[in-house]
Amino acid sequence: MSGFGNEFATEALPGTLPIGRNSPQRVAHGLYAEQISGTAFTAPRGENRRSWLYRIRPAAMHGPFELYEGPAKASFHNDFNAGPVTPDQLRWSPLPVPPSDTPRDFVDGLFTMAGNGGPAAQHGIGVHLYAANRDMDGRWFYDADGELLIVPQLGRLHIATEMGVIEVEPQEIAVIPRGVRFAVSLPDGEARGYVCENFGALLRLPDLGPIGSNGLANPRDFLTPQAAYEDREGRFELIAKFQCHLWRAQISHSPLDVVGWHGNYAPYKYDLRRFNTIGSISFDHPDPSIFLVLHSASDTPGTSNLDFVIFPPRWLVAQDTFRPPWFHRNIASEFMGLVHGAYDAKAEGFAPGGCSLHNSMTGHGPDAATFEKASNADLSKPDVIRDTMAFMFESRAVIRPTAQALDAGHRQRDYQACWAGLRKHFKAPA
Ligand SMILES: O=C(O)Cc1cc(O)ccc1O
Ligand SMILES: [Fe+2]
Repeated sequence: MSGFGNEFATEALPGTLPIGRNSPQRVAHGLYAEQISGTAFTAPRGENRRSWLYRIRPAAMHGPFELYEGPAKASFHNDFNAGPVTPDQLRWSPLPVPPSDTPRDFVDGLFTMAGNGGPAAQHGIGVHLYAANRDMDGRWFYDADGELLIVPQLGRLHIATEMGVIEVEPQEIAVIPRGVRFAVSLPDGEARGYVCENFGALLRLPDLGPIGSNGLANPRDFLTPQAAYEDREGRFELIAKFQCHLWRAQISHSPLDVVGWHGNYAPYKYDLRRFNTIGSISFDHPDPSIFLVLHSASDTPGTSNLDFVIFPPRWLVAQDTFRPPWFHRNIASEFMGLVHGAYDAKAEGFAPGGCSLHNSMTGHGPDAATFEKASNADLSKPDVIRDTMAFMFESRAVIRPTAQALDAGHRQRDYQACWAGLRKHFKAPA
C-alpha cells in the first residue's frame, strides 16, 4: 500500500475489519481486537500514530521474560561508553559475515557500533551493524526501545511482521515501528547492513520549504505491507529489547497472527533509488541537508535527533566550485555508511559495508587524492556520479562509539593518514 503514514486498512480474510468501530463486542472470525499506539494518545492529530490489530491471540500471551543469554547479549546493547569519547576521526572496514559454522540470525548478528541518549530519556539513537547467515526460525523479535531503520548492504531481507511482509534489498530501506514483532529470513543465505535504532520522535518526511510540494523522497514511494498472518503453534521464542537489555520468553504460537489491521502505525519500505536528488545548478556544493530522506525531530525546531541522509547518483555541474564535499566541522555528529559503489569525498578506504564516524567539531572532508583531483578537474564539463549509494545517520548529540567498536578488528587504525598527504600550497605574496 502506497503512501507515507497513511491511514491504511487491510485484511487477509474478507470481512475481518469491523466497520464504523474499532472494538465490537465480538470480532469477526473469532479474532481479538488490540490497539498498538506509537505516540501519546493525545499527540496532535498530524503526529498521532496508532493501529488496530485483529488477531488470533492477543500480544499478552507468552511466558515470563528472562534475560536473554544468546550471542547478541554481548554485542547488541546501548552501552555507549559513558567515559571520555575520542574526538578522533574513526573508520571501519566492513564487518565480516560470520563463517557458516558460526550460526547468526538477524538478532544474534547485531553489533552495536555507537549511539547517544537512550530509551529511558526517549531521545538519541543506537547505531548497529548486522551480519547474519541464518533465518530467524521459530523466534520473533520486537524492540520496545525504538523504531528500527534497517539499511541492507549485502543480501536481501524477508521481514515477516505482525502487519505483513516486507522484502528489501540493498539500496532499499525498511522501518519497523517500536514494539512491532517480526522475524527476518535471508533469501540469499547471508546478509549484512546497518540499523539505526531511533529512541526519539518517530521518523517522518521533512518539510520541503521553498523546494515546493514535490521532491526528495516522495510520499507515494513509501510502501506498507498488506495484512498476512500465520496460524502456527509450537515451542517458540519471543525476544524483546526493553530498556537496553534483551529478554526472552517462551511463546507457543506465532505472534504474526494478525488477520487484518487498520491505522497509521505500521512498517514500511522505501527504495532509495527513487529519491529525487536536488543540487546546485550554479555554484557551490550545498549543505547535505538537501539529501534528507527522513528525520526524527527533537525539541528544538530544525535540530534533529536523527537525520537520515543519502548521497545517491547525481550530476555535478557547479561552476568555479570544488565539487566534492568540502572540508568542514559541524555541530552535528555524523555516522556514515556505504551501501554501494564509491563515495565522492573518499578515493580509497571507504568500502561498501564500511562506516565512519566524525563527531561534533571534528575536522574532516575529502582525502588527499580527492582534493588533488577535484582541484584540477575540468569544470567546463558536467561530471556524473553513477552507481553509488552512501548514507549518513546524523544526530544533534555526539555519537559515542562503543568499546567493542573501538577495539574491533575491522577498525582502520590508520584512517587519519588519508589527510596526511594534503600538501601546503600557501605562498605569501612577495
Ligand atoms: O562526507 C561527509 O562528511 C558528509 C557530508 C557531505 C556533504 O556533501 C557535505 C557535508 C557533509 O558532512
Ligand atoms: Fe561531514
